[in-house]
Amino acid sequence: MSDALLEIRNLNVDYLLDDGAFRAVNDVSFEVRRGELFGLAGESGCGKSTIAYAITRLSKPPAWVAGGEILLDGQNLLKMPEALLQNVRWRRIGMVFQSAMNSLNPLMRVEAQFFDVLRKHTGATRPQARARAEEMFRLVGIPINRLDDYPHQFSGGMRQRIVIAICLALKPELIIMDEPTTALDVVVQREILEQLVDLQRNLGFSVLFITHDLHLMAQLCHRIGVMLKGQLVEVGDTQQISRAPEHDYTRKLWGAIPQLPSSVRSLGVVE
Ligand SMILES: Nc1ncnc2c1ncn2[C@@H]1O[C@H](COP(=O)(O)OP(=O)(O)OP(=O)(O)O)[C@@H](O)[C@H]1O
Repeated sequence: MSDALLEIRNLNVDYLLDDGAFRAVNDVSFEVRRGELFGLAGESGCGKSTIAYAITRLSKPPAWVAGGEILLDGQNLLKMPEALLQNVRWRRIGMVFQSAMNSLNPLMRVEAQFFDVLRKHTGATRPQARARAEEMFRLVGIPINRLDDYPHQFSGGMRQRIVIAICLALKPELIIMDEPTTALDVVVQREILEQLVDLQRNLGFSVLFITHDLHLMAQLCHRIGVMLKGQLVEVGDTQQISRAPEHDYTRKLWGAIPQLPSSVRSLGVVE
C-alpha cells in the first residue's frame, strides 16, 4: 500500500475572467504522506490557496478546476458526489485558514461551538460533545472551565488554538493549514506551531501547511514543495531543499531569508 494519503495529480485551476481564463495552478502534482507535515511554499499569488480550496472542492467562481485528480486514499475527490464529499470535509480533511480565528461565532460560548460541529458531523450528544471538548482543551493547554467563555474573552493566539482544537475534535486524517498563524505575533506563532508538532506526533494526522514563510516551513515540515507562478518547481525533503536546492527560484527564496542561529532554528521536526 502506498503511504500517500493525498495525491494531487496534474491539477489545473483557472480563474474564468471577462477577458479570458487565467491559469492560476498549472499541472501541479505532489503527495502528502500519512503522518507527514508537507509544506507548500512560494511568494504571494503563486497559487497556494487556490490549491487548498480545490482539494475540498471549496473553490468559488470564478475559480474552475480545469483538470487533474485529487485522490484521498485513492478516491478521486473531484469526481465524488457532493453528498459524500460532506463526509470528507472536516471529518477526514480539516481546514484551518488565516481568518479561521474570526470564524468562531462571537455570540456563542465555545462549548456550544464544539457541540455544533460534533453534532453535525458525528451525531454527538451534548454530554459527549462536552467530554470531547474538555479532552481537546486539555490537549491544546487551555483550562476546561474556559469552555464556557465567549470567543472575545480569548487572545488571538488562544482563539486560533480553539479553532485547531475544534478541527482536531473530529479526528481528521489530514489538516490543511493556510497561513494559520500569519496574523499572530512571532512568539505566539511559535508556541502554536510547537504545539501543532507535538499534537501531530501524538495523534499521527498529516498536515498540508501553506505559507509564504519558507524559513518557518523548514522548521516545521518533513518535505516541502516550492511554487512559482502556478507551477510546482521543486519538491523534496526539507534537508535537501534547504541544503542543496535545485531550482534557482528556491535558492532565491532562501537568499531572501535571514538565517537564525541553529540553536533557535528547529521546532523539532527537522533536527
Ligand atoms: N477570485 C479570483 N479571481 C481572479 N483571480 C484570482 C482570484 N483569487 C486568486 N486569483 C489569482 O490567482 C493567483 C493565485 O492566487 P492564490 O491566492 O492561490 O495565491 P497564494 O499563493 O495563495 O497567495 P497568498 O499567499 O497571497 O494567499 C493569483 O494571481 C491571484 O491574483
